[in-house]
Amino acid sequence: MDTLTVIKIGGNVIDNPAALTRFLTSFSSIPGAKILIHGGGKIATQVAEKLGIKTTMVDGRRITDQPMLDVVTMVYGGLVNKQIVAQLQALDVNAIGLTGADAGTVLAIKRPVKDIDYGMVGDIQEVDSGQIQFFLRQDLTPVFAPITYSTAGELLNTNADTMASAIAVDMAHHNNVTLVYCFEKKGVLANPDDDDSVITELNPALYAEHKAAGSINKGMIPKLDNAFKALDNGVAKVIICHADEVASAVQQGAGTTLTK
Ligand SMILES: Nc1ncnc2c1ncn2[C@@H]1O[C@H](COP(=O)(O)OP(=O)(O)O)[C@@H](O)[C@H]1O
Ligand SMILES: CC(=O)N[C@@H](CCC(=O)OP(=O)(O)O)C(=O)O
Repeated sequence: MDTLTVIKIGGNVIDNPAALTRFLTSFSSIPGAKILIHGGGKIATQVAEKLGIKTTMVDGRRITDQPMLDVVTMVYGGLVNKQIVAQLQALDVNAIGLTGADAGTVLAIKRPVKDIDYGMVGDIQEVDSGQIQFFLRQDLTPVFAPITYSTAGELLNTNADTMASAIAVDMAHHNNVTLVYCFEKKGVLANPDDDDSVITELNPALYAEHKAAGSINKGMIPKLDNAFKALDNGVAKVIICHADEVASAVQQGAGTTLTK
């Protein structure tokens, strides 16, 4: 099986042009086939505010009414995606920018209303890994924005961590997949106030302990839930690391590695 690196980059890095360029430079140096999934939640919130549209997040997920869907489609599928693709081209990576609607790569269903109506938020149903393989065989590097589509022809807003996990799991049918979540800290921290307290190996029991103690909280909880799900469903390796360290994390090891 060929190796494949699936990398997710988060909104705090994308929001910082110098940090984004450092990340993309490191990303471009990783040998072999790779896929990038980007977030951009912070920029979407800023653009929405400029347009007088209020942001509401519930459990780390954006309530997405039609005006907000227009904003996230423009910001993730347009601005952020194309800026990343252009920078990768300049770094000699032949990137192709995609949403999940493009080439039918990531199909979702509008999240059913239970206690909360999330609006136009998508839960992923199917990844067309054969189609993604086709891009990789053309030596293209797919760069996914966190937008999916439904059989009804809707665009849907989908959390980027979840999208990365779902793509990695489906690609694991064809490849030996390493999934890397990159953000602005050195890894999962034992003490969120101490940037050097990186947990080098995290298993589900240790995760549960830190969660109960409150030392793993907020956005790190859904990120780790997605990360462990990938590990349980065929992804060979999952790493959480600083965006600057992505190449060394993949090649030598850095940040936090998840274990079963
Ligand atoms: N133990 C922890 N170690 C590292 N980060 C943590 C921890 N607990 C909570 N966090 C928070 O989780 C955030 C990452 O989740 P999130 O904001 O969803 O990231 P991204 O947008 O990059 O995907 C970090 O910025 C940090 O504030
Ligand atoms: C449904 C939902 O919440 N979608 C996310 C998609 C972007 C994202 O996940 O961006 P980060 O990785 O930068 O947080 C949102 O709109 O915020």
